[in-house]
Amino acid sequence: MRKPIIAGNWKMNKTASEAISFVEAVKNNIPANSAVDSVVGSPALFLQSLAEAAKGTELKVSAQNCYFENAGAFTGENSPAAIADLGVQYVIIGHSERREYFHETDEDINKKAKAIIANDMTPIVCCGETLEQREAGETASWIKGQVENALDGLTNEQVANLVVAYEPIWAIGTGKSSSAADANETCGVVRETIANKFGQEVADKVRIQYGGSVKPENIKEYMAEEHIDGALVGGAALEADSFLALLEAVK
Ligand SMILES: O=C(CO)COP(=O)(O)O
Repeated sequence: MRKPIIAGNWKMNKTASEAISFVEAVKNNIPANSAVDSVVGSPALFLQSLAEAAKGTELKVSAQNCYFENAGAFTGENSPAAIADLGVQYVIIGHSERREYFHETDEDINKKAKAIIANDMTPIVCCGETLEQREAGETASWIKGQVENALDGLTNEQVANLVVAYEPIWAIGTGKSSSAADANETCGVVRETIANKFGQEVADKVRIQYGGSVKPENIKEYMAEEHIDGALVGGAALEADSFLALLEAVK
Protein backbone atom coordinates (compact mmCIF):
# COMPACT_ATOMS: atom_id res chain seq x y z
CA MET A 1 0.00 0.00 0.00
CA ARG A 2 1.34 3.41 -0.95
CA LYS A 3 0.74 6.11 1.66
CA PRO A 4 -1.10 9.08 0.15
CA ILE A 5 0.83 12.36 0.04
CA ILE A 6 -0.81 15.76 -0.21
CA ALA A 7 1.57 18.64 -0.87
CA GLY A 8 0.73 22.31 -1.10
CA ASN A 9 2.79 24.46 -3.44
CA TRP A 10 2.41 28.08 -2.42
CA LYS A 11 4.49 29.29 -5.36
CA MET A 12 5.55 32.96 -4.87
CA ASN A 13 2.81 33.81 -2.40
CA LYS A 14 2.62 34.87 1.26
CA THR A 15 4.66 37.06 3.58
CA ALA A 16 6.59 35.60 6.51
CA SER A 17 3.79 36.28 8.98
CA GLU A 18 1.15 34.79 6.66
CA ALA A 19 3.30 31.69 6.20
CA ILE A 20 3.72 31.18 9.94
CA SER A 21 0.00 31.75 10.57
CA PHE A 22 -0.81 28.98 8.11
CA VAL A 23 1.55 26.50 9.77
CA GLU A 24 0.30 27.40 13.26
CA ALA A 25 -3.29 26.83 12.10
CA VAL A 26 -2.54 23.52 10.40
CA LYS A 27 0.17 21.73 12.35
CA ASN A 28 -1.84 20.56 15.35
CA ASN A 29 -4.88 19.63 13.31
CA ILE A 30 -3.16 16.73 11.60
CA PRO A 31 -3.64 13.61 13.72
CA ALA A 32 -0.53 11.79 14.96
CA ASN A 33 0.33 8.80 12.75
CA SER A 34 -1.91 10.25 10.09
CA ALA A 35 -2.72 7.98 7.18
CA VAL A 36 -1.70 10.80 4.83
CA ASP A 37 1.66 12.55 4.45
CA SER A 38 1.09 16.32 4.62
CA VAL A 39 3.60 18.68 3.07
CA VAL A 40 3.69 22.43 2.58
CA GLY A 41 5.90 23.89 -0.18
CA SER A 42 7.14 27.33 0.80
CA PRO A 43 9.29 30.03 -0.77
CA ALA A 44 12.90 29.65 0.43
CA LEU A 45 12.61 32.79 2.56
CA PHE A 46 10.34 31.12 5.11
CA LEU A 47 11.79 27.61 5.18
CA GLN A 48 13.73 28.11 8.39
CA SER A 49 10.87 29.51 10.44
CA LEU A 50 8.36 27.03 9.04
CA ALA A 51 10.62 24.03 9.67
CA GLU A 52 11.07 25.23 13.26
CA ALA A 53 7.34 25.81 13.72
CA ALA A 54 6.41 22.41 12.24
CA LYS A 55 9.13 20.45 14.06
CA GLY A 56 7.78 17.42 15.90
CA THR A 57 4.38 17.61 14.16
CA GLU A 58 2.94 15.64 11.24
CA LEU A 59 3.35 18.61 8.88
CA LYS A 60 6.45 18.42 6.71
CA VAL A 61 8.06 21.34 4.90
CA SER A 62 9.16 21.42 1.26
CA ALA A 63 11.27 23.84 -0.73
CA GLN A 64 10.09 24.74 -4.24
CA ASN A 65 13.52 24.54 -5.82
CA CYS A 66 17.21 24.30 -4.98
CA TYR A 67 20.55 24.27 -6.80
CA PHE A 68 22.46 21.06 -7.54
CA GLU A 69 25.73 22.05 -5.88
CA ASN A 70 26.05 22.22 -2.10
CA ALA A 71 28.25 25.33 -2.03
CA GLY A 72 30.22 27.68 -4.24
CA ALA A 73 30.10 30.75 -6.41
CA PHE A 74 26.45 30.53 -7.50
CA THR A 75 25.03 33.94 -6.65
CA GLY A 76 21.38 33.88 -5.67
CA GLU A 77 20.98 30.11 -5.56
CA ASN A 78 19.99 27.98 -2.56
CA SER A 79 22.13 25.04 -1.46
CA PRO A 80 20.39 21.69 -0.92
CA ALA A 81 22.75 21.00 2.00
CA ALA A 82 21.73 24.27 3.66
CA ILE A 83 18.04 23.57 3.02
CA ALA A 84 18.34 20.07 4.53
CA ASP A 85 20.14 21.52 7.55
CA LEU A 86 17.05 23.60 8.33
CA GLY A 87 14.97 20.44 8.81
CA VAL A 88 13.24 20.62 5.42
CA GLN A 89 12.29 17.16 4.10
CA TYR A 90 11.11 17.66 0.51
CA VAL A 91 12.05 19.74 -2.51
CA ILE A 92 9.74 20.25 -5.50
CA ILE A 93 11.78 20.18 -8.73
CA GLY A 94 11.00 20.57 -12.39
CA HIS A 95 7.74 22.47 -11.94
CA SER A 96 6.49 23.64 -15.33
CA GLU A 97 6.75 27.26 -14.18
CA ARG A 98 10.46 26.78 -13.50
CA ARG A 99 10.94 25.01 -16.81
CA GLU A 100 9.11 27.77 -18.71
CA TYR A 101 10.21 30.98 -16.94
CA PHE A 102 13.65 29.93 -15.65
CA HIS A 103 14.65 27.63 -18.50
CA GLU A 104 15.28 24.56 -16.38
CA THR A 105 16.16 21.51 -18.41
CA ASP A 106 15.67 17.80 -17.76
CA GLU A 107 19.42 17.63 -17.17
CA ASP A 108 19.23 20.30 -14.41
CA ILE A 109 16.32 18.47 -12.84
CA ASN A 110 18.23 15.19 -12.87
CA LYS A 111 21.22 16.83 -11.16
CA LYS A 112 18.92 18.43 -8.59
CA ALA A 113 17.20 15.10 -7.86
CA LYS A 114 20.61 13.54 -7.13
CA ALA A 115 21.69 16.45 -4.92
CA ILE A 116 18.43 16.40 -2.94
CA ILE A 117 18.69 12.65 -2.32
CA ALA A 118 22.37 12.99 -1.36
CA ASN A 119 21.21 15.42 1.33
CA ASP A 120 18.61 12.96 2.66
CA MET A 121 15.60 14.87 1.38
CA THR A 122 12.87 13.63 -0.95
CA PRO A 123 12.45 15.16 -4.41
CA ILE A 124 8.95 15.78 -5.75
CA VAL A 125 9.74 15.54 -9.46
CA CYS A 126 7.22 17.33 -11.68
CA CYS A 127 6.31 16.47 -15.25
CA GLY A 128 3.49 17.56 -17.53
CA GLU A 129 2.46 18.29 -21.11
CA THR A 130 1.18 21.43 -22.81
CA LEU A 131 -2.29 21.62 -24.37
CA GLU A 132 -0.71 21.52 -27.84
CA GLN A 133 1.11 18.30 -26.98
CA ARG A 134 -2.06 16.74 -25.57
CA GLU A 135 -4.06 17.68 -28.67
CA ALA A 136 -1.34 16.28 -30.91
CA GLY A 137 -1.48 12.94 -29.06
CA GLU A 138 2.06 13.37 -27.72
CA THR A 139 1.31 13.22 -23.98
CA ALA A 140 2.54 9.69 -23.28
CA SER A 141 5.80 10.00 -25.21
CA TRP A 142 6.54 13.43 -23.70
CA ILE A 143 5.91 12.27 -20.11
CA LYS A 144 7.97 9.12 -20.69
CA GLY A 145 10.92 11.24 -21.85
CA GLN A 146 10.64 13.69 -18.95
CA VAL A 147 10.50 10.90 -16.36
CA GLU A 148 13.35 8.90 -17.91
CA ASN A 149 15.57 11.96 -18.07
CA ALA A 150 14.77 13.23 -14.57
CA LEU A 151 15.47 9.87 -12.94
CA ASP A 152 18.44 8.79 -15.03
CA GLY A 153 21.28 7.29 -12.99
CA LEU A 154 19.33 6.95 -9.75
CA THR A 155 19.31 3.61 -7.93
CA ASN A 156 16.19 1.48 -7.59
CA GLU A 157 15.94 2.32 -3.90
CA GLN A 158 16.25 6.05 -4.57
CA VAL A 159 13.49 5.94 -7.18
CA ALA A 160 11.21 3.84 -4.97
CA ASN A 161 11.36 6.52 -2.27
CA LEU A 162 10.79 9.66 -4.32
CA VAL A 163 7.57 11.31 -5.47
CA VAL A 164 6.58 12.13 -9.05
CA ALA A 165 3.96 14.83 -9.64
CA TYR A 166 2.08 14.73 -12.94
CA GLU A 167 0.77 18.22 -13.67
CA PRO A 168 -0.72 18.86 -17.11
CA ILE A 169 0.28 22.46 -17.80
CA TRP A 170 -3.14 23.37 -19.20
CA ALA A 171 -4.76 22.40 -15.88
CA ILE A 172 -2.52 24.50 -13.62
CA GLY A 173 -4.28 27.48 -12.08
CA THR A 174 -6.92 27.44 -14.83
CA GLY A 175 -9.81 25.76 -13.00
CA LYS A 176 -9.78 23.26 -15.91
CA SER A 177 -8.78 20.11 -14.10
CA SER A 178 -8.03 16.94 -15.99
CA SER A 179 -10.69 14.25 -15.70
CA ALA A 180 -9.75 11.67 -13.09
CA ALA A 181 -9.63 8.97 -15.78
CA ASP A 182 -7.26 10.99 -18.00
CA ALA A 183 -5.06 11.88 -15.03
CA ASN A 184 -4.93 8.22 -14.03
CA GLU A 185 -4.00 7.17 -17.55
CA THR A 186 -1.00 9.50 -17.61
CA CYS A 187 0.03 8.65 -14.03
CA GLY A 188 -0.07 5.07 -15.33
CA VAL A 189 2.39 6.10 -18.05
CA VAL A 190 4.70 7.45 -15.33
CA ARG A 191 4.48 4.15 -13.44
CA GLU A 192 5.04 2.08 -16.57
CA THR A 193 8.07 4.18 -17.51
CA ILE A 194 9.53 3.57 -14.06
CA ALA A 195 8.71 -0.16 -14.28
CA ASN A 196 10.53 -0.41 -17.61
CA LYS A 197 13.62 1.41 -16.34
CA PHE A 198 13.82 0.29 -12.70
CA GLY A 199 11.56 -2.76 -12.42
CA GLN A 200 7.98 -3.41 -11.34
CA GLU A 201 8.80 -3.56 -7.64
CA VAL A 202 10.15 -0.01 -7.73
CA ALA A 203 7.20 1.19 -9.80
CA ASP A 204 4.77 -0.33 -7.30
CA LYS A 205 6.39 1.67 -4.49
CA VAL A 206 6.87 5.09 -6.05
CA ARG A 207 4.19 7.64 -5.18
CA ILE A 208 2.62 9.60 -8.02
CA GLN A 209 0.64 12.78 -7.46
CA TYR A 210 -1.77 14.53 -9.78
CA GLY A 211 -1.69 18.34 -9.82
CA GLY A 212 -3.80 20.93 -11.63
CA SER A 213 -6.87 22.66 -10.16
CA VAL A 214 -7.25 20.11 -7.35
CA LYS A 215 -9.57 21.29 -4.57
CA PRO A 216 -11.40 19.77 -1.60
CA GLU A 217 -14.46 19.21 -3.82
CA ASN A 218 -12.70 17.08 -6.44
CA ILE A 219 -9.74 15.45 -4.67
CA LYS A 220 -11.64 12.25 -3.81
CA GLU A 221 -12.23 11.50 -7.50
CA TYR A 222 -8.50 11.54 -8.16
CA MET A 223 -7.59 9.56 -5.07
CA ALA A 224 -9.98 6.79 -6.11
CA GLU A 225 -7.83 6.08 -9.18
CA GLU A 226 -5.32 3.24 -9.26
CA HIS A 227 -2.18 5.19 -10.12
CA ILE A 228 -2.86 8.43 -8.19
CA ASP A 229 -1.34 8.47 -4.71
CA GLY A 230 -1.81 12.10 -3.82
CA ALA A 231 -1.97 15.65 -5.08
CA LEU A 232 0.26 18.66 -5.59
CA VAL A 233 -2.00 21.62 -4.98
CA GLY A 234 -1.51 25.31 -5.69
CA GLY A 235 -4.46 27.66 -5.16
CA ALA A 236 -6.47 25.40 -2.86
CA ALA A 237 -3.46 24.93 -0.55
CA LEU A 238 -2.99 28.63 0.17
CA GLU A 239 -5.48 28.83 3.03
CA ALA A 240 -5.28 26.64 6.13
CA ASP A 241 -8.97 25.70 6.06
CA SER A 242 -8.82 24.56 2.47
CA PHE A 243 -5.56 22.63 3.03
CA LEU A 244 -7.09 20.85 6.03
CA ALA A 245 -10.20 20.08 3.97
CA LEU A 246 -7.97 18.40 1.36
CA LEU A 247 -6.39 16.24 4.06
CA GLU A 248 -9.77 15.47 5.57
CA ALA A 249 -11.12 14.34 2.19
CA VAL A 250 -8.23 11.92 1.72
CA LYS A 251 -7.81 10.35 5.13
O1 LIG B 1 0.96 23.99 -10.13
C1 LIG B 1 0.28 23.46 -9.27
C2 LIG B 1 0.89 22.87 -8.08
O2 LIG B 1 2.26 22.74 -8.23
C3 LIG B 1 -1.19 23.39 -9.40
O3 LIG B 1 -1.71 24.65 -9.16
P1 LIG B 1 -3.31 24.82 -8.98
O4 LIG B 1 -3.71 23.81 -7.94
O5 LIG B 1 -3.48 26.24 -8.52
O6 LIG B 1 -3.91 24.52 -10.31
